[in-house]
Amino acid sequence: MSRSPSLPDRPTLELDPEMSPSERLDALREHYARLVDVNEKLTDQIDAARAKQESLGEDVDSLQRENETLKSAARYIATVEEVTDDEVVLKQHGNNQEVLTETVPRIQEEVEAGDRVAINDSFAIQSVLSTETDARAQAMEVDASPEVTYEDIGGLDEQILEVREAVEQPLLDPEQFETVGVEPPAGVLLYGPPGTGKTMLAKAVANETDATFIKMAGSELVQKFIGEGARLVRDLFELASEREPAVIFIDEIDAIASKRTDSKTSGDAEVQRTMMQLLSEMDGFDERGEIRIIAATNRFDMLDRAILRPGRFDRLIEVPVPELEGRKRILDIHTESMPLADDLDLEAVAELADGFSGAEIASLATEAGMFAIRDDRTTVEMADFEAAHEKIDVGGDDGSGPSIAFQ
Ligand SMILES: Nc1ncnc2c1ncn2[C@@H]1O[C@H](COP(=O)(O)OP(=O)(O)OP(=O)(O)O)[C@@H](O)[C@H]1O
Repeated sequence: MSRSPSLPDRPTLELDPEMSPSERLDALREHYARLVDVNEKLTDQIDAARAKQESLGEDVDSLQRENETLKSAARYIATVEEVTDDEVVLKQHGNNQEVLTETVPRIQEEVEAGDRVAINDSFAIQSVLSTETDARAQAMEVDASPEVTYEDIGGLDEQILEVREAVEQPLLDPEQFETVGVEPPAGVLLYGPPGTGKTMLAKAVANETDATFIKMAGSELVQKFIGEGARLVRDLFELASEREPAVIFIDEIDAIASKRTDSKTSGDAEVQRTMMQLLSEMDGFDERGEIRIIAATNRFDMLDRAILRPGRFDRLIEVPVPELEGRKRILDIHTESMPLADDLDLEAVAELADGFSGAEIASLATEAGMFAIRDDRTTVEMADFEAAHEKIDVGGDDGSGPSIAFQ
């Protein structure tokens, strides 16, 4: 910055008492001339300062306007690919376009490759996204201590045993597997119709092993977070290793691991990349420590067999719609806190619920309760369950139950 010119000294008047009147007059005239000179200089300086102030004021206005525009302008999300001395390579989400952009030093120090940032129309980085606003946070459900227990799950005793063996044991007692010299299953795949308790099983095992439950839905990866699937899968495993012991639960895995189709659309390529990332994460799994992976699907027939190879999802557990005994148990669980009429026969309700999934039995109980409330009663009767059954009607007109084909 240029320094402002120094102020002229104030002239001093020195009058000698010995001076004659004419000498005094001359001295006074000289002093007056010096004062006029200083005054002129100061006036010039004031004018210059005013002009400068005006020009600075214009700069401030223009910066303020720019700031407002930056704040209100549309912002896009991009991922930092590379950071050089004064430039950053960005990849925009959505169109995957790569751009090279200059940054101010403050941002330059803040960003590193892999960060997600908000950019404006001119690709200038506005801010670095925090984890909260990050898609990573939106794409994953993280539960440090899920509340579901095995006792909350009805009709799946065999499946619970298998899950305990394949997921719980390796987490709680990895040495046992080493001593016996067997590899625990790398991943467990739960398959069966919707609402049969697959998510509950994964949550219960996380609860039992004091592990963090981290869920990601395959369908969201391909529908909501387009262009980010592979990265989010990488983030998923990274987060799990930060939080171990952890149970990773990938719901609707068919969305990212379905059989290859012939079409070569960019959407397919993106899904392929996401699946390849998942496979490579699983293949490098040995060093990962206390992390177990569970996936779920209700489209087993659609799955790409590559994910079922040894070292990947190599333990398959079928979770079917419950049989009569299971339905009875699920009804017990979901009516536990309901005041039931003395003569209500839950066995008969379980028979009525033929073809119902666990989720449908849960809503059958809730609906029956609603009918009792509507009727201003405090106990739930058989007629309520019958009315609820009619309302839910899972199988459509023919009453044949959900018609999903399984292998
Ligand atoms: N076996 C079961 N025992 C008790 N409740 C169950 C059972 N299965 C399902 N439910 C009830 O249904 C709800 C949904 O179940 P869950 O999310 O585990 O099903 P899912 O198989 O993961 O379904 P989806 O395939 O649709 O993700 C549970 O919160 C629970 O209330």
